[in-house]
Amino acid sequence: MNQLDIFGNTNSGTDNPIVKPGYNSIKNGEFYFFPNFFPKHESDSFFKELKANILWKQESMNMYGKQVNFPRLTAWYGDNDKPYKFSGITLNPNPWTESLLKIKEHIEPKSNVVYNSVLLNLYRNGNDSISWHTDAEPELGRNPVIASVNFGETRKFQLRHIHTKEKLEIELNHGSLLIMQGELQHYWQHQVPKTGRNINARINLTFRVIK
Ligand SMILES: O=C(O)CCC(=O)C(=O)O
Ligand SMILES: [Fe+2]
Repeated sequence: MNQLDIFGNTNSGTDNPIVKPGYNSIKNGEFYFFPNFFPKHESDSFFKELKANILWKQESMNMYGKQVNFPRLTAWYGDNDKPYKFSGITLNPNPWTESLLKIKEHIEPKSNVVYNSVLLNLYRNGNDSISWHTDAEPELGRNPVIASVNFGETRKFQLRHIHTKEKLEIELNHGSLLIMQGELQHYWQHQVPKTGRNINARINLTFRVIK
């Protein structure tokens, strides 16, 4: 279906090869997708706990001389010696919480990586979003492994190849885990588009290794 949402975004051209649970190899990248990684009762309690206790912040960026709010709330946690720069702002991490460490320890064996930081996004409703970008900041190094954990409302996660413009879409549901690796961040942008649907909040956590 080619459907325009109220912001004029279209799904047309979403050339959606089947995203199967487990390992997926695509042109210039690879990822693992586990739709039901956390059981429902655990996901429910993580969602509640994180929404209430994470130090959510409204960050903004300077665009053509004006401060513009990001269309979502964000928070940064991790080892204390790893500041992180993105979109012109520098984030100093808050110390790990018990829940974040629990999630981190749960996902690490799946990724074979020890993460030292996590960026959290709170999408309060369908009007919150993140637009096309890569997670290829210099401090992430070459071929970063990034683990994305999702609680709350299901949102569409779209990938777009920077050269061929091929698109791929993954529905990131409550309790799902997506591990992106290989060259993916160097060849594919991603976004979570706005939606006109009347939906609840979603929390996304991306665990990263800052060099
Ligand atoms: O919310 C998501 O699924 C993606 C978040 C993201 O791309 C980011 O924080 O860099
Ligand atoms: Fe990202």
